[in-house]
Amino acid sequence: MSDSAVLPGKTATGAGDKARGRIEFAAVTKAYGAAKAVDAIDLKIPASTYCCLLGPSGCGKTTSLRMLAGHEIATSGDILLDNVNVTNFAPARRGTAMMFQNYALFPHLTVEENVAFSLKMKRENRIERLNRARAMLRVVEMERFAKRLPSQLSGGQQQRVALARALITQPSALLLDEPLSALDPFLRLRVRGELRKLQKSLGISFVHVTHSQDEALALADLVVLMNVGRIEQQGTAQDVFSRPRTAFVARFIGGHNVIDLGDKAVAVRTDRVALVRGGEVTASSREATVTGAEYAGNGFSIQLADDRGGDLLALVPEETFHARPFEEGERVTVSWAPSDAHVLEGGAS
Ligand SMILES: Nc1ncnc2c1ncn2[C@@H]1O[C@H](COP(=O)(O)OP(=O)(O)OP(=O)(O)O)[C@@H](O)[C@H]1O
Repeated sequence: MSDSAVLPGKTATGAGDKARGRIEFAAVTKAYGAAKAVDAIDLKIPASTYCCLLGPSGCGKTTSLRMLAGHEIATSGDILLDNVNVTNFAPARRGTAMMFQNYALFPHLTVEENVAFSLKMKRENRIERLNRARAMLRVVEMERFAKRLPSQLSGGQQQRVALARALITQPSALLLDEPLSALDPFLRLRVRGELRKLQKSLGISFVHVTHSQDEALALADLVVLMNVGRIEQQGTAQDVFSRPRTAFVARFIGGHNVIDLGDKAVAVRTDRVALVRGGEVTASSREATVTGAEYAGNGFSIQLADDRGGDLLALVPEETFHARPFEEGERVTVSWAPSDAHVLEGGAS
């Protein structure tokens, strides 16, 4: 996709001028009967931010996105976009655009007609709307497919058209619900990089719902991890990964052991624990039995049953493993540097 995209119709005179998409959720709740799908969330997303809403199924990600889009109305609280309270605005008046999981292209319309569709609804004349659609297709590098029908495109190409169709309304925030889930793993990586570049060059905010930790860590300036309708932790990808606030975050983000030390629980990254045969047991180590070993691409993942009833994982470099593989049933000492043990709020559960 184009590296220096400017939304057609907008002139970018400098990063400061074009940065749009400051979003705020202030004590926003969505209740369905007695159940709260979203429970009093507070969230500030700075302008021109790539934000990923992450979390397990049913945690309230999509409901939050739909409230931002105006497809659901908040039960209480306020939603602001670029300092305007849009809580009760109709979707078309908010300055947001939504790209759906299945792209939802009209099968009987050509690519350019799909992209121009919302302008037709606004009664812009045909020449003007097709010109703008062409310009938008140029941004996503799909101009040469303008006359095709969606059925004549690959999944990745359909996705670009859906992006162009969403962006033609010149939103301050683009909302994406699981945008990569229909793509094969190779294309997913490519499109992921392209989304990120597009967001940076447009200077608007993207809010992207996913349940993939990898996707969120790779893409987001701001990761928002939700759990049962609440925000469990928010921060940069590095923050959330290296300093998980709770055991839930450490487990969900992956790559960590949650170790119950009695008076407190700590998270220790799986690549920061060492395995030794016959080592000494200290406050920062556990005796354990190897229960399995799997090749993990960046090393071997050794599964362990610790003597106090917990499960542990250790990521061991390939050379170390090959020099003397850990066998199932083998007794080892698992140790970590106290500085790598990150204390968790609320214990191990
Ligand atoms: N229209 C509705 N009526 C009643 N309950 C709903 C409605 N929409 C969502 N919910 C409930 O609200 C909770 C949050 O749903 P939501 O779709 O926001 O979750 P999610 O995190 O996006 O999950 P997933 O990853 O599975 O899409 C769920 O328990 C869901 O069953």
